[in-house]
Amino acid sequence: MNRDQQTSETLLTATDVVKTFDQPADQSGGKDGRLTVLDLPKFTIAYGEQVALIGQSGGGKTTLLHLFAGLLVPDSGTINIAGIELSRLSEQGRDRFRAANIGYVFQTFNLLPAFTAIENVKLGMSFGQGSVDAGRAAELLDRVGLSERANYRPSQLSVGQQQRVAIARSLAGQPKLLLADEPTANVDPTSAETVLDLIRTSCRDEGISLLLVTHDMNVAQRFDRVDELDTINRALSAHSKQAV
Ligand SMILES: Nc1ncnc2c1ncn2[C@@H]1O[C@H](COP(=O)(O)OP(=O)(O)OP(=O)(O)O)[C@@H](O)[C@H]1O
Repeated sequence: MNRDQQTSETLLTATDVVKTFDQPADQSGGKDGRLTVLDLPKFTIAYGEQVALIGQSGGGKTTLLHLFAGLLVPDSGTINIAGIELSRLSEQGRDRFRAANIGYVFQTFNLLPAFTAIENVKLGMSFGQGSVDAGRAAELLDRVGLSERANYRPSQLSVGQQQRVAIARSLAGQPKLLLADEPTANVDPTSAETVLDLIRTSCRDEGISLLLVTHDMNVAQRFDRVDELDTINRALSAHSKQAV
């Protein structure tokens, strides 16, 4: 499949996805002590597409990424990624699916402190498809401009460098979809630019779809598609009505 064909086809389809959480009894606005955080009629991402997701704090953006990564399961509705219906998978099956198909970049990087940069990248590989490829790990570190820091531990790297290692790790398993949760929030403005460029260019070069959560309109406006969760999430209008 070439890239032109890929962009016209859908990688991810979420339909009628509802997610609720237990709430302390006195704070619950919903039924049975549960708060509906997400109620999403339809959400799709095409192969190769890059989407910025914006929305108010507490609006459910991280929850949505966790659902797409199979870290959480919806109360109802379906999430189909690359032809696989996530709700049909066991927890173990979702772990395997995530390792083979999903890359995740966290706001706080989540590198393992005892391991060097290159070892952190290789760990991303050992969870993904197939065996550890030392050559690819080195290539990925080179791509993010850190070949000379391969043997440094996270504590010996700057904050921006740590996020670049995390990006290399997220690409290590050759995912189909990269989920990035506020990846530029904890780095200085210059590093933020580098981090964003690296994520976008790497996804484009490797044919990876990207869903990136941000509060920063300077970041969002670089994307052709910007989705506002507050607009597409029916749960939020329900909260607003309850709050009146
Ligand atoms: N495990 C949980 N148990 C109970 N409530 C939860 C849980 N996880 C999230 N929530 C609630 O779900 C709502 C959405 O949280 P989420 O982290 O998805 O928001 P967000 O849009 O990513 O926010 P922010 O932009 O501030 O990071 C919040 O009101 C939060 O309190």
